[in-house]
Amino acid sequence: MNLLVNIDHVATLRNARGEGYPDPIEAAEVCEKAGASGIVFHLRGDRRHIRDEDVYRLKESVRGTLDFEMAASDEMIDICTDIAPHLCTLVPEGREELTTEGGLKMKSVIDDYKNRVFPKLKETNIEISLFLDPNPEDIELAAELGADAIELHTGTFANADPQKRRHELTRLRKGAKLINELGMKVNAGHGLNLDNLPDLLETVPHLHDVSIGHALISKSVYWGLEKTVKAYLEIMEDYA
Ligand SMILES: CC(=O)[C@@H](O)[C@H](O)COP(=O)(O)O
Ligand SMILES: NCC(=O)COP(=O)(O)O
Repeated sequence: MNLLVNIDHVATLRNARGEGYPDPIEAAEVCEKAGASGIVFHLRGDRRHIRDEDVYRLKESVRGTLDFEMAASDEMIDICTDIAPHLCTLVPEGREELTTEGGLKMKSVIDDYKNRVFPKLKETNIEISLFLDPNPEDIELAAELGADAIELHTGTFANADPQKRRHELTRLRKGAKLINELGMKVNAGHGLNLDNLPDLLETVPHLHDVSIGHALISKSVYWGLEKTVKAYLEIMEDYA
């Protein structure tokens, strides 16, 4: 099981003053030296945090897994195929959203992905992951498309009130088992933190990559990045 650190919000802080500091690429190096297996970034269409130049520098500097999160636009597909990361995670993207609000709705994208998106990405060796809610129908359509992995959206679990957390964990558990049965890698991410991660790892099987960003970067403001990454790794080692 791998920790991938999402450094989007180092770029958020960098952009606040526009003077190049803190540097997301330096943050990525610190995370990998602390033991993270790789780095995730989301190059959004509005470039609100990660910028194109960050992506090309990350390609040169990241030693572990590089996960390029993106909407399935022609623009992003062109940049992704030029960068050739290990992994491309296709996510829904809304300009007005504060952050990603849910997984892809496979019924509404399946034809476009089958006819445009996957043929372009499949010309490369980039692994294709789809960011999905733990809905069996979406997971089965993703397998039909030939996705290599599914990243389970854990935001509903992370934001659930105590009465609903168990139900959301059960959905994620069933989703992970189906993904594995269909021969795809099980990844997970969104809204995970030091408090809710143990419940997820205790309940959800077959996890390959766990992507954590906002909570980890936020905690590092108090603890420092190295100590924070190691705190997440310590939890994950208990469930390896
Ligand atoms: C797909 C997902 O849950 C996150 O990786 C996504 O990048 C969140 O977007 P922001 O980083 O802009 O909050
Ligand atoms: N895909 C999830 C991710 O990369 C990080 O999400 P978050 O921890 O910033 O919510």
